[in-house]
Amino acid sequence: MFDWVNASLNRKIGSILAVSLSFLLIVIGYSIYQIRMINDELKEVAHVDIPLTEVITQVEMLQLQQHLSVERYRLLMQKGHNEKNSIESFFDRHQAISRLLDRATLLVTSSFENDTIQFKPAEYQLILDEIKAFSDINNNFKVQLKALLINGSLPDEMWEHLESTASTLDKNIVIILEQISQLTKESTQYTEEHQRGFMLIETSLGICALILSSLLAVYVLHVIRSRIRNIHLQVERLHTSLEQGVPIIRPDEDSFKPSDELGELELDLKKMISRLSDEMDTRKEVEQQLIILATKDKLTDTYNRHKWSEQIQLLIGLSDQNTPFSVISLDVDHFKKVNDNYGHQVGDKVLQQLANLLQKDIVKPDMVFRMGGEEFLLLLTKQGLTTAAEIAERLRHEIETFQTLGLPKFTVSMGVTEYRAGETENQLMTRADEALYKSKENGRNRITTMP
Ligand SMILES: Nc1nc2c(ncn2[C@@H]2O[C@H](COP(=O)(O)OP(=O)(O)OP(=O)(O)O)[C@@H](O)[C@H]2O)c(=O)[nH]1
Repeated sequence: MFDWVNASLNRKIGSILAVSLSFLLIVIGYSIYQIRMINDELKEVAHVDIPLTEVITQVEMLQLQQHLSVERYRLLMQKGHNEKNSIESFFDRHQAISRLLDRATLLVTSSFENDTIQFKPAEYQLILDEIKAFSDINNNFKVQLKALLINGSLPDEMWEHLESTASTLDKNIVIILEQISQLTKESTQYTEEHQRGFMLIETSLGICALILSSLLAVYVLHVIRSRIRNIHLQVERLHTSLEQGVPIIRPDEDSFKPSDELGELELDLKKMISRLSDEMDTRKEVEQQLIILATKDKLTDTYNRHKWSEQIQLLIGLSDQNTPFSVISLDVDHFKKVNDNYGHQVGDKVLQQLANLLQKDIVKPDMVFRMGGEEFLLLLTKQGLTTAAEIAERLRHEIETFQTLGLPKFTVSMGVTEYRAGETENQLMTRADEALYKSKENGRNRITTMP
């Protein structure tokens, strides 16, 4: 079955057009049918009822004239006048009535044959029979009239009979006229009813089509708007994430099933956002790696000279007299000998081991830097000279007593100094180096403090 909700936009709009057109076709078809019906009914009135009424009215007129003439003739005869001249006009009128009756009969029968009469054939058949009966009585009247005119006189009872036949003819023709009039009235009523029904159904169908099309159109607009809103929302979220530098929320594209063109566009957007999110993650990782590469020493995983410069400048910039900080300059004693005696690789391992020992003992935010070769710097960010010296001595002792399989024992010399407010990095480092130099000079494996 046609799944309208999940159909594409083209199919949705197409179906609305199809429904509207179907309604329109129904309305047009029904209109044609109704117009034909009304046309047929009116044809019956125009082609049969009206001409028939005209003919029968003429018959009525002639019949009345005939009746009046008979009356007049009778009176004259009673007075002893013999109106021979009237004879011809009697027969002429009779002839005229007969011709009109034939015309009326022909009108109805030919209308039957042409299918002009479709709605009330029985009634028209009745009228036809009435006309026939009238014709018969009229012929009978003619016979009676002929007898009168030949004899010149008639007994009273014969006159009365003639009179009664004339009255019957008068009445009958009036009845026929009434029947035709009734038929015309009924046909007109029937047509009016048809017209009313036609208007009612046309209007209802039109309103239904309008409501249905409007509802469908509103629904389609609603679907389109909500899809566009979703797309807009996602674009806005992406924009905010990029602007504020916060991670992009990965949209759920797997469970999203697009049902139309806008849905496909939304899915494409989701895919693009996911790809962008992946790329951002990768970029972040690469950035992280670059930061590590730029700030860390590869061999010992301590901070490098570059990081030292950055950090010492920062600390000098932030320093005040209430928060002291100290520097320990450290150098492995006779490291050349280690290399010479055990090889460069063992020398590397000694440096790594030394870095491990230092980093294990130094707690954040204090930091260990390798300045090159076997030289290290320790930055004690909140310690004054006394504490720095204690830490240095503790480290020295730990290194001196440290022993592990496959590595030679080694010692370190250290120079400890505290930052003096307002001095430069150079001044600070010169003092630290001097202190270290003194430790070396005094026999190594020792610390020297310089306030
Ligand atoms: N294995 C190894 N050796 C290094 C590295 N960097 C420098 N060296 C060696 O470290 C030694 C430093 O020697 P010196 O400057 O003479 O100092 P020292 O032998 O420690 O003597 P003092 O400092 O006076 O006690 C040199 O032989 C360098 O080749 C490194 O990354 N790995």
